[in-house]
Amino acid sequence: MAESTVDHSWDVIVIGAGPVGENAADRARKAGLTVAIVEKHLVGGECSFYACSPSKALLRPVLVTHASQRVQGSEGARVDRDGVLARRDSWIDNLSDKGAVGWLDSAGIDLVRGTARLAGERRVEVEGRVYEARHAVIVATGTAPLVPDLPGLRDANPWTNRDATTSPRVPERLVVLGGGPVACELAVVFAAIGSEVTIVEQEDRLLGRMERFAAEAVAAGLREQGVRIRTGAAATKVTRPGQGGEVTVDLDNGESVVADEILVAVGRVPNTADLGLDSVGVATDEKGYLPVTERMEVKGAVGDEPWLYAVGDVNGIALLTHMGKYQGRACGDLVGARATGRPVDPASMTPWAEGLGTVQVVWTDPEVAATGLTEEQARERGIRVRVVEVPMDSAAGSGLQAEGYQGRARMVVDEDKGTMVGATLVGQDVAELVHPATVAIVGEVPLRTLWHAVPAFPSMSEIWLRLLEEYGI
Ligand SMILES: Cc1cc2nc3c(=O)[nH]c(=O)nc-3n(C[C@H](O)[C@H](O)[C@H](O)COP(=O)(O)OP(=O)(O)OC[C@H]3O[C@@H](n4cnc5c(N)ncnc54)[C@H](O)[C@@H]3O)c2cc1C
Ligand SMILES: NC(=O)c1ccc[n+]([C@@H]2O[C@H](COP(=O)([O-])OP(=O)(O)OC[C@H]3O[C@@H](n4cnc5c(N)ncnc54)[C@H](O)[C@@H]3O)[C@@H](O)[C@H]2O)c1
Repeated sequence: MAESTVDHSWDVIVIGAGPVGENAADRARKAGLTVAIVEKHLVGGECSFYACSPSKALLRPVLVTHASQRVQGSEGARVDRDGVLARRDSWIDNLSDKGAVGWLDSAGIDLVRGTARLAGERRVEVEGRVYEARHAVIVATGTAPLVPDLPGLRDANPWTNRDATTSPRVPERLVVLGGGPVACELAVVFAAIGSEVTIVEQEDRLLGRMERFAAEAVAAGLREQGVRIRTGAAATKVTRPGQGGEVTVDLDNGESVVADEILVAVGRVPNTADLGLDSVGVATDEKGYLPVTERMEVKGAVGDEPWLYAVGDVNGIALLTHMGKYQGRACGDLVGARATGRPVDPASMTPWAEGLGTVQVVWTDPEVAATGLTEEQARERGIRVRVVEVPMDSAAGSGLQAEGYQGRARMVVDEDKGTMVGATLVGQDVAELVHPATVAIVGEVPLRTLWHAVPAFPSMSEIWLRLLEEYGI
């Protein structure tokens, strides 16, 4: 493409202003490069407006109410439906991205509004204008909800995460397709604010990527909260005769579920269609994700030097904000170093810790906080594994946190190295307990050294001491 056709040039162009694109852009800018970020909808992305932030804003009042009801002397808290929805509206700023745009401005990152496509090496086209990236293009376009090809489903105009996290309406009966984190978290919310919720999951369990005992505890909690769970049941047909009217989901076991709204939460599809990948010689994998090297360089891109990168959900490595942001930071630093001729430091400019497994918290009641590898993943990697488990109430702090505290902690140990490679905690308020385990895993801290990291009494952190004692230290 001739230089004269270029409308503007920056050192770096980031496509997609979700949390991951923002982080990559920020690090490249901090390296002294000029940076533009292209966004077709809201700066802040799916995470800020339709996913992490609204779902957690909705969940917090519910979880804190449940928690207070478990503490003698503080009974009487109740969920205020309108207050819950108002808190959500405030967190998503009524779908205004003014705050995030202000941040881009303060960070010195230029915003280009519109839908971007690649248009050859180092070229990005946005609504008919062609821009040049002198050094790098970073794709951070994220994912969209997957709506499967189920007879009648699309015609039923189902809710996706976008509707469920922004709706001012609370359906009387809600059927949720899928039993992953989206389904479980939103089931907690809607059950608490007045819906009769049914989850339909085709596998024999919820939360398929987590330890089975954790999924079972979440299922038991959901049932206690009034949620009906149909596992091992695949939907075969959806019928909704009137727009917005009653919806019926037929299952392959002959049963059917009738509801007033249907939420589809069966996973994601990457936003890579119509991204102009042909123009740069790139093919996606069979699910549509962008294949990348360990340095987030898109495989197969034309050109002699690396210039095209993909970070966050769109590369399919880990569909989690924090893991994507980690990739984004490393990628922004790498692009900055390469562009300015500074040495490339693999220890900080490669997101190598992903290889140790991801950390994830699911904010159900009970919560699940997991880091590193599950027992199964560790065995699959050929690690000589020992699994240690203790009840959460073996830490005195748990009993003080809630009367009759229920929960379980599991540590997965690499017996050859004498280090922790994974941990899963299930129980109320475990989300903030998991980070020390991530530090121990990433730092490969020997269990014998961890024994000297003394947890305060009577905190729930003593669970780490109980696990080490159970191991035999
Ligand atoms: C209901 C729900 C709850 C979740 N909760 C959590 C949680 O608690 N913790 C967690 O870690 N993860 C959570 N996730 C996952 C998390 O939302 C994603 O991992 C995260 O949003 C990925 O960030 P991203 O920047 O890669 O993509 P996104 O947030 O999807 O942002 C991509 C951006 O790119 C823009 N874009 C796309 N194509 C183009 C184009 N061609 N041109 C210009 N712009 C474009 C989009 O408009 C969007 O703004 C949740 C997901 C869901 C659905
Ligand atoms: N707290 C968090 O960290 C958090 C919260 C929400 C979402 N997320 C992330 O967002 C991503 C998307 O989450 P998700 O829950 O949509 O997807 P998921 O892939 O994690 O789970 C989808 C579930 O739907 C089931 N399923 C698939 N097709 C089905 C069908 N036709 N009928 C019934 N069940 C079906 C699958 O077996 C699976 O259990 C995940 O990677 C998740 O980790 C994270």
